Amino acid sequence: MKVGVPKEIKNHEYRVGLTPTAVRELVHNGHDVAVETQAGAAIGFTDDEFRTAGAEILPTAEAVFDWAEMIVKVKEPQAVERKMLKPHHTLFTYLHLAPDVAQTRDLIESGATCIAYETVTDRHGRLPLLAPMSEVAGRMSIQAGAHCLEKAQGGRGLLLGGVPGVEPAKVTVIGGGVVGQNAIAMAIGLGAEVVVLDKNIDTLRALDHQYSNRIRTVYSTRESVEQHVLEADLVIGAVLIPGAAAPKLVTAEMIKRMKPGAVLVDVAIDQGGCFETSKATTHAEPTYIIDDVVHYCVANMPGAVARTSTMALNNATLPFTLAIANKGPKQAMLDDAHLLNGLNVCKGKLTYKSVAEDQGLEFVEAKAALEQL
Ligand SMILES: NC(=O)C1=CN([C@@H]2O[C@H](COP(=O)(O)OP(=O)(O)OC[C@H]3O[C@@H](n4cnc5c(N)ncnc54)[C@H](O)[C@@H]3O)[C@@H](O)[C@H]2O)C=CC1
Ligand SMILES: CC(=O)C(=O)O
Ligand SMILES: [Mg+2]
Repeated sequence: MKVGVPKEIKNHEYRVGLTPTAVRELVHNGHDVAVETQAGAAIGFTDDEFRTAGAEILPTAEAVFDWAEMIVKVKEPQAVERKMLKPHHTLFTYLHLAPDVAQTRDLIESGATCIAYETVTDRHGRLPLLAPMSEVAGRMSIQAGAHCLEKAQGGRGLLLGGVPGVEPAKVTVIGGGVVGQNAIAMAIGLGAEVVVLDKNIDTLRALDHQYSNRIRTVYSTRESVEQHVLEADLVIGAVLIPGAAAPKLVTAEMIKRMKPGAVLVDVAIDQGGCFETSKATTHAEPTYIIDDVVHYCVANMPGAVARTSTMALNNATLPFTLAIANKGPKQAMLDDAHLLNGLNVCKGKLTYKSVAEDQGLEFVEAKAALEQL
């Protein structure tokens, strides 16, 4: 198969869809790979390294899209990229369609086969292609939050861990999944007081077992969310209902009553965000302030540590990229129900139920849509 990798064009996005190591694996399996010039240069993956791995270097994204059958990316295709998508393309990347009406429309109109990393599943019911970036974003959320608590950033002027004789800051983590667990580990490492809320009691049980009395676990309800948001210095939004728009758990009215200089880090912003006042920001301008509360809502947090993230992402995506290339998208998805769960759009049909529900669009079962491939 002809596998193409364009350079990412989202603001401050330096990740790249394939590492030279992954290119070498594809080429070893008999595939042709083309990479846009400079696609990995910002994180030390030079055109020469890609050539050595067996890729051809092409001068523009247009050239890559024109040549390729499968496009492997990191972020959702931007408007100019969507115009280059054709019915014969298989697109393999993050999509986050639920809150993104324009992208959903364009992908349906493109006729392409669009497989979203974030809805591919595994046999434990987890999301293996989201997990590595959730690990990164969860760890970063505390780093970002600690920075935002500094006075110059509009924060309360608090050191997360306090110092001997001065109490630490209070961190409330809403959602104890992959992002939440990684945020907790970092917050504890820095000496903060930590509360985690989740609706899944098994998740709370596992966290309680892991940390015994070092953190508090709380069942998530309207009331408990309100209490622990109002008490917090730093709140991490880390909830997910797979594929669906994030629930707005923290209302604008609650945010008005938070401590002045408190900080919200809405990691769930890529699914629309779980704070009512959240709007997506970029690494160039990551924060804004509403009602004296600092909001950090960067939708591609792992892009800031792009070399680590690219390698972590490729470790997870490579087996699926190889399966699609080796078997073709149709057979690969027929053989693997977990990969099939990644199919969001196929030949003009929307094949992911919660996206269709969120946007009031017609839904077609993924398996039925595959018959058109
Ligand atoms: N902004 C960014 O750069 C990045 C954002 N993300 C996003 O972070 C979010 C979380 O991802 P993961 O941790 O991997 O998901 P996950 O599925 O591992 O964890 C989500 C948790 O939220 C919990 N939850 C659901 N409803 C809840 C409620 N009402 N109250 C409390 N908890 C609730 C679930 O029980 C689950 O434990 C996703 O939206 C994901 O796309 C992930 C990576 C990077
Ligand atoms: C998960 C995601 O959206 C990201 O890594 O940018
Ligand atoms: Mg994102």
